[in-house]
Amino acid sequence: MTRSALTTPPPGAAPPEPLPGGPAPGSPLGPHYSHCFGCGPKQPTGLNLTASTPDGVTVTAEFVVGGVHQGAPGLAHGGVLATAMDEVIGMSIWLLRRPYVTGRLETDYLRPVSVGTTLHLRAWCTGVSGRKAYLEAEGRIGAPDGPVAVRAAALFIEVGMEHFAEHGDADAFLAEHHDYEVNP
Ligand SMILES: CCCCCCCCCCCCCCCC(=O)SCCNC(=O)CCNC(=O)[C@H](O)C(C)(C)COP(=O)(O)OP(=O)(O)OC[C@H]1O[C@@H](n2cnc3c(N)ncnc32)[C@H](O)[C@@H]1OP(=O)(O)O
Repeated sequence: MTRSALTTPPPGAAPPEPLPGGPAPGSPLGPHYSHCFGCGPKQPTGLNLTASTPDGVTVTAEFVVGGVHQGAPGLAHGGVLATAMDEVIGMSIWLLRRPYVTGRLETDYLRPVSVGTTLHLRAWCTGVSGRKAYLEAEGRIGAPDGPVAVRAAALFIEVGMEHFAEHGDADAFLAEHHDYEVNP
């Protein structure tokens, strides 16, 4: 794929190890926030992605493209597909249970995606260097080994809790994550 230098890990950036005590391989991942547009079950107009991790560092999910996701008639909107990429990538770095935000997201659209398609999504981290995490994702049509329709590469930046407290609603998140520790 056409990945830029900005989303390519520098030499020496190692992929993360599974977090001790983190989700067991094969276990489903709940939503990180019930109102999240990507994964929140209380977000009726969202993507409602449900995901699992096969190994503690990779995330897989299925996204059924519906009529509400159209751009051209009968075809998925590219921005919606980018959102799905952003979400599974965000889920994969959230496996580390440290707060990151998307800094840069690059997306390649390789095949049109029809309404009714089940996209099989997968995301993984290629390296962490300081506050920067380098991640990739892909969406395959119809099966985990189906043809690739969309690929993405991203740079996520680790932030402190003050990012959410200052700019968002940290209390709303913490209300659903009583076990979350700021400095575990
Ligand atoms: C209570 C809640 C708990 C936690 C809850 C977690 C929930 C788990 C979520 C999982 C699922 C979510 C999935 C969706 C994830 C989103 O959608 S996040 C929302 C979208 N993103 C945003 O809103 C981010 C907006 N941007 C910002 O806030 C700030 O620009 C940033 C990204 C924090 C960076 O600002 P900064 O902290 O001042 O850092 P800065 O010094 O500018 O940059 C640091 C380094 O990154 C580089 N960099 C920064 N931006 C870029 C860029 N765009 N391109 C290239 N390089 C960049 C800088 O060049 C710098 O590099 P070095 O000089 O160190 O080599």
